[in-house]
Amino acid sequence: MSQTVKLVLEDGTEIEGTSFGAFTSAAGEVVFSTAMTGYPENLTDPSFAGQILVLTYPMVGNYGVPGEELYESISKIFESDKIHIAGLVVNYYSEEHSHWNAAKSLGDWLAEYNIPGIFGVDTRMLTKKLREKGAMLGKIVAEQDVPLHDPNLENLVAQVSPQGVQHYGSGQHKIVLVDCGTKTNIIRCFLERDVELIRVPWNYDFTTLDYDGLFLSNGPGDPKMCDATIRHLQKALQQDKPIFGICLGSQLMGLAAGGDTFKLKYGHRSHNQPVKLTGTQRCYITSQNHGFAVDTETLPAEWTMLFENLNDGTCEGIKHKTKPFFSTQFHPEAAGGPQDTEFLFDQFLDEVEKYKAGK
Ligand SMILES: NC(=O)CC[C@H](N)C(=O)O
Repeated sequence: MSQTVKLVLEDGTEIEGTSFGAFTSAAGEVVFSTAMTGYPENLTDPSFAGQILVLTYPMVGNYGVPGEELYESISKIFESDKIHIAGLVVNYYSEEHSHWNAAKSLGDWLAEYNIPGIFGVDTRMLTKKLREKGAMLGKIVAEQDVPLHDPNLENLVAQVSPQGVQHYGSGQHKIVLVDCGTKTNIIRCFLERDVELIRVPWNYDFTTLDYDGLFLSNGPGDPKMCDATIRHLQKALQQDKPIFGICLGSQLMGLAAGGDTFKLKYGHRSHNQPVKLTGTQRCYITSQNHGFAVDTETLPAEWTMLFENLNDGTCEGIKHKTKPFFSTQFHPEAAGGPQDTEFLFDQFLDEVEKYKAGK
């Protein structure tokens, strides 16, 4: 039986559609992604916490959702252990799915986590609105109305970061991963290399640990909420041990360095964002999911922009001019999206090797 629900935006827009997933109401920030595939990865990416996700690809759900498999005690398939989006908005939902490793439908999967979906929405019209006016607060309303609320005013990182310290793998290089909501493919990327990984909570004082390199993960919300991480990072920046940050990790590096971050009008969420490596004409096509960026103008003199977004000129990564500290605003670990920049994990570990050789 199909049930009607509506999507309501803070500008007063109301769009009727049909419910799938959980028949319940939810509020959040409405953002869009133009990626054509990858909903199992996107929905479990902790960086989407608090957000109602609009997928512009018109037909969604036709390959279902894979079953869970584990790799070194983490998920082999998903980017975390649950769905993090607040709600899902699509044009056409394929109730019938077919794929060799599908275990369930997208609707059943959403329902399992009590997340509402709405389909039958003109997602092209909706996306144009979000591009013109910027990302907006909104809600999916089933029977009970709910108030609008801005997830960026909360410390979402504290909600998705783990409680304790975990160790993974064995290898030559001891890397501390500050988990502000890490995607599991970052862990997989490290474990495929010569690394022993120590995964710590966002507010853990990692400066007391013995390690060779520091990694700062992606994560949800406004980077300025991560005061404890920024404080610890400021101490690490005084030393010479290599540091690599991805997405939120890049923003935290910018803030700890003394720079500022700002909210983009509607963010970058897709699998085909072009970025240029500073000082070259080399362009990489990257996977992205962010709503904030580092303001390059505010960076102190010893820092510089490492990558630039070729669509809007915003900062896609920074680096220290003399120390082995660098970051990307995009996702070299992909999942989903292109894997063209995964070599950055090797470059980071090369820096770690150099640092250890010079010690
Ligand atoms: N994927 C991420 O790490 C996103 C970082 C931050 N929450 C943003 O939206 O910009």
